[in-house]
Amino acid sequence: MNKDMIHEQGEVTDKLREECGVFGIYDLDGQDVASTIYYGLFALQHRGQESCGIAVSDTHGPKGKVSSFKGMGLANEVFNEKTLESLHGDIGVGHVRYSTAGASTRENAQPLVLNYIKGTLGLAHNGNLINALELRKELEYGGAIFQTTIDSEVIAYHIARERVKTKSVEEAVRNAMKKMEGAYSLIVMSPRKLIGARDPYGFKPLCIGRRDNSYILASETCALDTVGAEFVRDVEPGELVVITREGIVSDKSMCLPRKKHARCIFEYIYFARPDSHIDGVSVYASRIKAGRALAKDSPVEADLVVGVPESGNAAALGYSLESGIPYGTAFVKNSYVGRTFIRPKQSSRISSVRVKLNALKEVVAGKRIIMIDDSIVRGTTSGRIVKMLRDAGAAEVHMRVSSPPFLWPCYFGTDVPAREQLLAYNRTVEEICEKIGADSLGYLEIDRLQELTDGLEICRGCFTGTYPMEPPKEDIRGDFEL
Ligand SMILES: O=P(O)(O)OC[C@H]1O[C@H](OP(=O)(O)OP(=O)(O)O)[C@H](O)[C@@H]1O
Ligand SMILES: NC(=O)CC[C@H](N)C(=O)O
Ligand SMILES: [Mg+2]
Repeated sequence: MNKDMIHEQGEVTDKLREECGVFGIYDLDGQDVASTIYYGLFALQHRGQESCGIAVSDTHGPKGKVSSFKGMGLANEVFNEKTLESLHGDIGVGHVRYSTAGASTRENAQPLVLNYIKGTLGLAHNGNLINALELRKELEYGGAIFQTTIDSEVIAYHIARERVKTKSVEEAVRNAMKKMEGAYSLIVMSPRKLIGARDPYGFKPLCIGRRDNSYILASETCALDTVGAEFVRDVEPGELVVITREGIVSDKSMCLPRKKHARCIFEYIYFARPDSHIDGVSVYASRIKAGRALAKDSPVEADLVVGVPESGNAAALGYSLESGIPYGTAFVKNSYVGRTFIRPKQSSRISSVRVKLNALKEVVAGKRIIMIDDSIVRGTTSGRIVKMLRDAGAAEVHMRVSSPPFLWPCYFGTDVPAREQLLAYNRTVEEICEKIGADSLGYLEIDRLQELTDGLEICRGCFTGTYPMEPPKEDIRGDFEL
């Protein structure tokens, strides 16, 4: 089901635009890896809260013996000590999911585990294929039976099919990659190998880490820090790395390089944790830069700069540093609002935003406030917190947004609501300002985006409507209906 349909009209939606997170590890000393994967997923939880899972393989045991466990919810809701202890294996892969293709159900949770000619295959995918429907139809007309409705199974199936013809699983992954269009950062586990692959545009992040005699693949470097691993390097766009008992290998002839890349700019603006580095760029530093640029392009006289927790905070600090206006904390966030958060009914006097955030009256009363958030999507958050600041006694509320207006759908892994639901769609900045009830409103200039990533090539399709590849004509977000 499209998520838009399950959001109550007019109510704030909890976590609108997440990603998926992937984590894989091979312990060459033969130790069990499930608990490390669990902590890796815990560090990547911000990327997806719908479901999660772990699959491990014992490289010393019978070939293809994979144990796995997955379920709906957060990592600490799905796993406990008993389940983790039951997962024996020195090689493994984990996933936290926010669905972009296929419903949010247990069957669609990842990693996917498939039995095929060479044993068992585990797969974790972050991203969205734009030609999954075509590929799937092609396979189904050839007799294939699918167990899930996600694009990721199409990838797994292609790898399995290619494997019949190739000498190694990495060749099969490479051949499957040639057929796939769109965004994918993948971790593939075969009984004795762990493979990391990134699409040639580099939409989604994937990095390599090392801890003693273990090699790790993870969506973000914050997960490496959490498990005590050191960062080795990022997997390059179009690259395929193979971890075996002999160590890690990246064979240039196996890669699918592209001259032009299209890294997702929203990773830097919102998705990733600020303590992560993606492709050599600090997420925190890019948010500070966004805030500084915003202060230059959209100055306003005020007494205090505040961020909207969580992801607006770093940009607010940047705005304050550039403008010289003091930085303060205006909101207290309840840290216990998780996925299981029950949204209050529209008729109730309890507001979702107030359950999550509360204003610090003693900080804001009588002040002219500049409130910074990283993005406005539907505008529900902004409208309500502008009011919250006014109710707490703010003299003026000026909203500044550290990204340009969100105007277009994303086909590469971000679940953006339909255009009509985007606050900026068909509205001028003045009209948006009026809608959210602020005294003034300013967005980051589109040309500033390139500065945020130190010149790395980016995809900014959600702001411009110009995509690095031809977007699909049909809706690719829901379940496959064949
Ligand atoms: O315009 P809206 O439709 O209200 O959506 C925009 C808000 O959603 C995101 O925050 P979110 O609450 O998802 O998470 P965060 O705590 O990580 O900032 C984003 O940072 C904005 O604050
Ligand atoms: N957000 C993601 O990366 C989702 C991966 C995959 N398309 C799924 O729906 O499960
Ligand atoms: Mg936010």
